[in-house]
Amino acid sequence: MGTAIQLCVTSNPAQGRKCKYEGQSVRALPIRILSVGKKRSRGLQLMVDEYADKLRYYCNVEDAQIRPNPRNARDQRAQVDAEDEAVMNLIRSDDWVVMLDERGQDIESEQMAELVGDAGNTGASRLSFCIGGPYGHGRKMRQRANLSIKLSSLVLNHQIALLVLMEQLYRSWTILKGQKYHH
Ligand SMILES: C[S@@+](CC[C@H](N)C(=O)[O-])C[C@H]1O[C@@H](n2cnc3c(N)ncnc32)[C@H](O)[C@@H]1O
Repeated sequence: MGTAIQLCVTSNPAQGRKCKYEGQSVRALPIRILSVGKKRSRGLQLMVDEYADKLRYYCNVEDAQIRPNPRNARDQRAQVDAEDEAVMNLIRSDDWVVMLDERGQDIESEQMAELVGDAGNTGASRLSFCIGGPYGHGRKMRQRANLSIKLSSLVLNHQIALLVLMEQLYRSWTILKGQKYHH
């Protein structure tokens, strides 16, 4: 994996968990979410759009979809490789890349907020989150990602992973701004 960021959160039983950037000015990198997946359900899209609109109050947000199995491969390995290539073609060298993976680092919401704040200090021009296809991420993405995180110990459908990610990004910004959403 690329350059790592140490995710640490101050935890004081008297004060609760705190994000190191809370109340400070943070550079708002544009966020792009790349997800491999079939056409979304209408209900899911409505909720994703709702969170994207809330997030746009804080930063630019792009929700990009990549068609699964773009080369109509017959076996799983070839499908993952083709999806891997399609995603990698959309990643720039100055993106800070977070891979969503069921085996990734387990993080708390305050750490997600720190991740968003830290990414603004890396020199990157964009923060990209990647959601894999039905068989997960390929080798190139695993090598390129700056960080791999899990949203749950459960395996989630890619649409559910997207929605949870959106809500956590919105939550992150309310934590960074010290607003009354996260308790
Ligand atoms: C259906 S899942 C693929 C599951 C597959 N077993 C794998 O190894 O990734 C599709 C995508 O949703 C995301 N995803 C699913 N569960 C997740 C979790 N608990 N945490 C973070 N991302 C998850 C990942 O990006 C995954 O590549």
